[in-house]
Amino acid sequence: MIRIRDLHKSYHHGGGDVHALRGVDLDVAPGQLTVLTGRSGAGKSTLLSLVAGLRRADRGEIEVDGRSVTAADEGELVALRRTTVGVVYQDFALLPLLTAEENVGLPLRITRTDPAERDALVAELLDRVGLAAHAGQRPDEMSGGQQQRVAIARALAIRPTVLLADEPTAQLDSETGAQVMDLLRTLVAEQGTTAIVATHDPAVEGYADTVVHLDDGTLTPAAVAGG
Ligand SMILES: Nc1ncnc2c1ncn2[C@@H]1O[C@H](COP(=O)(O)OP(=O)(O)OP(=O)(O)O)[C@@H](O)[C@H]1O
Repeated sequence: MIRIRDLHKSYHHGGGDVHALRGVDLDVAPGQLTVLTGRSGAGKSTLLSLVAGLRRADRGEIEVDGRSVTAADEGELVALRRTTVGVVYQDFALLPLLTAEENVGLPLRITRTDPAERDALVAELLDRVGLAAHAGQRPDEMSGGQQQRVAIARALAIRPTVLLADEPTAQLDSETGAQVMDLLRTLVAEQGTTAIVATHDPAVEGYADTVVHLDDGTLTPAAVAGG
């Protein structure tokens, strides 16, 4: 569950301020995928980074599974990212020298998960994203779509209750993007994950339970998709 109330965030640089978010309210329920649309610079990445606790809000509240992100101290934010919130990025953000299975297993090394349990979970996740046969390959030996599926498996390794994806299809052709969104939608429904996907790709809206539109720092409901 994600609950956002009256969220504000400004950036100060050069001669002026950029008021990226001006009072955003949003609720996303477990098992629901919300697609966040808006032009480049509308504040989509800013909103996701605040939910993930990677940046601090100026004002307002964010709760994830009933726990306050906005009131959390740095240690609690680290714990949040290690146990609760999984993030998928547009450029995949895989470590280039590690194989697919090593990339997926990395969050579980950080949390010192028992190695046997880790290996079993990594194998299960790679199988789930259709990459069991590619476990030993490095990112530069895989296609963009395969790399994004590795990144999704890595985000899911901590068994997150919240999944945030920032332009997950931006580097992919339309068919591969559709496969990645199909996979994300299925995983969200199966696992009861609370998901926000930021995109400027209209095709992604078809995978949403709810579409919201960010413009000039405020959020408006855009449409309810059928899929
Ligand atoms: N670290 C920063 N310092 C200063 N300004 C920033 C910073 N990050 C973002 N901004 C500004 O805040 C606004 C919102 O940016 P943000 O990246 O959240 O938008 P976005 O909707 O994700 O855009 P895109 O689709 O291009 O990624 C923009 O005007 C941007 O220039």
